[in-house]
Amino acid sequence: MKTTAVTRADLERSVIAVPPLARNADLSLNADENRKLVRHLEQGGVSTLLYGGNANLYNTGVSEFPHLLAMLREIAGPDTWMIPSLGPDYGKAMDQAAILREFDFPTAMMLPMSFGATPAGVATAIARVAERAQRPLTAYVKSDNYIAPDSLAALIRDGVICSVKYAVVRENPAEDSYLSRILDAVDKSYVVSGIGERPVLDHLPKFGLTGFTSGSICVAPNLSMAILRALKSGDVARAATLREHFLPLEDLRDGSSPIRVLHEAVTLSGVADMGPMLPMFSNITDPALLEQIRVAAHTLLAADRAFAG
Ligand SMILES: N[C@@H](CC=O)C(=O)O
Repeated sequence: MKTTAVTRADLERSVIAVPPLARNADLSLNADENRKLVRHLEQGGVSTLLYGGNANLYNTGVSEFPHLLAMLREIAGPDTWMIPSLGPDYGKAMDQAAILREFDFPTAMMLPMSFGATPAGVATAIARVAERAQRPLTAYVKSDNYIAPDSLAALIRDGVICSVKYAVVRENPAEDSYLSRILDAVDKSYVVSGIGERPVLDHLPKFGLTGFTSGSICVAPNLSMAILRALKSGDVARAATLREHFLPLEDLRDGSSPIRVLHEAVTLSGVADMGPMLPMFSNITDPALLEQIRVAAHTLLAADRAFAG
């Protein structure tokens, strides 16, 4: 596992995969199936994995955290960069930060609070958690004005934050005044697009963000990595063509629940068995929706294999 400090090259090298987390029937961690998914991503050229929302870390207990970190450390390939997540609430994040200190992950992401937070309080929380973890954190900006752009800039200047996952969903991602204000304050090399393949044709060419995160990459790593390469080389038309492969699954995710649909898509594609979802989430049980997910996941995986040759 990569254990060195985070650099711009790290952020640019790979799409940041955001995988679901495999569990056994008793909800314990399933190392074998998680390893299978990690290998699938690594074989498709992915070198960065972020375990956060899609892994349902919002709902994991502090007592499981050391086991999760040990498993991620163990299943990562030699050069793979694993990013676990903390929080979302301050108390849980502080408890997890003390545990994180015992491990050599270069950073962890602070999950966003959807209720019970102010922009100034979020900035203070990130600073205190990073201090306790003794390493820089990755900030996750998921709602409008979650944190003030100047606060983000100060946290970056002080070495408290090493990257920002920007994931505010817009009807038209090309028009985003909050993102523009963040980029007025913060060097864009620190900011990655955090909403999958859909907004990247705007987020990278127009705003100059450094890379992007993806859940559906867990099915089709070769195609998602090819989108990143196309955007980096300025070939937006090719990126748009490649992105078409993802839209049927992304439509199902956005039409129902991005996290739950991805969980089932990875299982139904045959890549790895994700098993039961940890409460407060629950697995999808509607047979018609499961069949739609199965078809979309199989089609995407087949396209990925054909592309890889
Ligand atoms: N939410 C996006 C990117 C990950 O954070 C996805 O799941 O595709």
